[in-house]
Amino acid sequence: MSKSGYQTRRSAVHLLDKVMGDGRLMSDVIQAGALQKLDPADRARAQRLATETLRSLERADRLLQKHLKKTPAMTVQNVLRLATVELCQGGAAHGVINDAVEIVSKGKRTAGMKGLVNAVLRKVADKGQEDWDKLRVPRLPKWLRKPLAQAYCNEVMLEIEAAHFAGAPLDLTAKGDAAALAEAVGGRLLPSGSVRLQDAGQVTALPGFTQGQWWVQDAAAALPAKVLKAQPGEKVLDLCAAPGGKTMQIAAAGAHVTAVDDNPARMERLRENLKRVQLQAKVVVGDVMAQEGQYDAILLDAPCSATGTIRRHPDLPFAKDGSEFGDLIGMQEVFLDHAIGLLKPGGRLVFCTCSLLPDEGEVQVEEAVARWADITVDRDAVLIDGVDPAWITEEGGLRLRPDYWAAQGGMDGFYMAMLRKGA
Ligand SMILES: C[S@@+](CC[C@H](N)C(=O)[O-])C[C@H]1O[C@@H](n2cnc3c(N)ncnc32)[C@H](O)[C@@H]1O
Repeated sequence: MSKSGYQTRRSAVHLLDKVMGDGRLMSDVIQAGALQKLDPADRARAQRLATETLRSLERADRLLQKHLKKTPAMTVQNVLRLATVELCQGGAAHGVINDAVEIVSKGKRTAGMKGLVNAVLRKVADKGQEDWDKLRVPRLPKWLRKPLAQAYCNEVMLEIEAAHFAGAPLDLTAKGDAAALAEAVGGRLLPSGSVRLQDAGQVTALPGFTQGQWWVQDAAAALPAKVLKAQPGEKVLDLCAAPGGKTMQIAAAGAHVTAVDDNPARMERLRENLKRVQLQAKVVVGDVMAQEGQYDAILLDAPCSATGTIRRHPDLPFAKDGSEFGDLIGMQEVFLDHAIGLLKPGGRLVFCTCSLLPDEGEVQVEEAVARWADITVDRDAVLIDGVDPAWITEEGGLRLRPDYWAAQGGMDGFYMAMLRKGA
């Protein structure tokens, strides 16, 4: 940690307070300027520290329980959690403990706890690392574990949780030749055509970034556009498009793509992304439900619980409680019906969500097919390079889970299906 370690750790504690206390997603807190005062390297470190702490939160709490008679106030608790995770992952005790004590002593309401923080962390530094590895892999909170265990089974849940704990590598999608990109960045070419880097370091410093030769996109998130297989000259609608990972894939295939999303800030990122990779799309900041016209192909990446991305975003299970999932499921159904209405006869539509919940995937497709007499599921369309036929579901969609490709570093949870409209 640099000289600015104190500021970095204090900012990481602030992120934890916002997630655990206010139920805010870390990305929203950061976008609102929480790390603005830090330089880019410390900003990345603060985010990494908070992310690691959330990923290991259950372990930290179990270890700390032994040394605490009662639970301290949230900020003190988060200081202890952050320091415990650092200490147990090999952080230098002197710096970690000093900064933790300083953070607590500078707060009016927490200053009285500095003796306790110092004493507890010294004990953790003594023997914590030894105990750490004996602790179980952190589990998801009950509100989320229950529906997922029902959808899969307890054994699979343990594998999914192991994948969450392992975190995620960095995957890139090549604008052109993926094998050449793998060689240029020293990555591994995955069976689906994405390029994977285990320890990427600073993304913008990787070869080909400035030249726009690739973009960051999880291997699972890259599959819906591969399933859609846009053709040169086709008229394609990308609904819920920002920040544009799938738009860029469709544009790179040579199709005329219209990208729609109602979030202006995210659409600004889409524009910047398109500019960097020198690809064209018609950009529409607007509501899905306001779209009109007829398209050869549509990709609908509907807003969802994002429960497939927990290995990258371990804040999600703590910031959320599932109360908004019902609304999201309702919205997906309405968006899907509207999108089907925009398909030309004989057209095709990929519906996808980065969710692990069948209600946001398999069930949506089953119900859409029941509502629309001229819509069928094309099960062969999802059997593309890298896809194991065992991942294809009863209704003909593709279910991806974080524990798949475990030996290669896993993948995000995702669901997708190709729907075809009768000619
Ligand atoms: C899963 S993200 C899309 C990711 C994107 N397809 C990609 O590959 O980069 C879902 C998107 O839906 C957008 N969204 C939510 N409600 C919307 C609406 N009513 N109309 C248009 N876009 C909406 C959100 O702004 C968000 O960007």
